[in-house]
Amino acid sequence: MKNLSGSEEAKRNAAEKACELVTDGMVVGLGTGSTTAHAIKYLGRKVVEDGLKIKGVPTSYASEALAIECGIPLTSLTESPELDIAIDGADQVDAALNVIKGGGAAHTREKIVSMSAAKFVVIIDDKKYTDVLARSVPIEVIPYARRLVEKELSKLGGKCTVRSGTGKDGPVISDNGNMILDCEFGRILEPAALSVKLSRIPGLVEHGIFTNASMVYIGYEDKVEVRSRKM
Ligand SMILES: O=C(CO)[C@H](O)[C@H](O)COP(=O)(O)O
Repeated sequence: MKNLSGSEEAKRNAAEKACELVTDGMVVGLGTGSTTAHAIKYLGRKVVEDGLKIKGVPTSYASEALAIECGIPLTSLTESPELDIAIDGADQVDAALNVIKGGGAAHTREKIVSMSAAKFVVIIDDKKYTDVLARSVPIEVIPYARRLVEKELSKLGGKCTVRSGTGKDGPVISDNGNMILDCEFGRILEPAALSVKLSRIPGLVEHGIFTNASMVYIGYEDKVEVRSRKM
């Protein structure tokens, strides 16, 4: 489902600028994906070289492994249920800072972590910023409920495909042991309303529409723009 990615430089610029919000003593949600990887590596350097004292809560096996490799001490949501900040990438962000996530199939844990944080900071490159969300929405589904979920999504106008793996035949299985559907809704003019409808479907574990971003850092090759949610 990954595409539309900008340059590594643009991703790195957004990630490193957002990391300036992280200070001593913070518990930090660590998202998943190639943009967040720049943030994890940057924070790791700050921990190892400058003695920054933070603890990270990873959102996937991948970000856990990278954080350990980079020297970031980890904690869990059980031990640290209230995070100071969560930093994470996204697949698309609209002008009102609604977000589609889940290109890496990690959106369930990412949403839990982002909702546990006082501040949810999204980092993207410029190619992902748009007026209106119009990408397929990743949907994590308990395999037992797949047919019901597909039927309910189709009633909402969605067209679903089961996400297939690479390096493995058959469906992608999430870190939680579930399947991922990618569901096309065309232009999503009312993301918050769609989010509520999706959340009501039994067996649908979590969907990739996030309406809780506090700030979005948009990276370009030579600058970073910061947008804050209007309260
Ligand atoms: O939501 C995500 C993973 O579930 C990622 O944050 C999103 O797919 C962006 O990834 P990348 O920075 O590699 O483009």
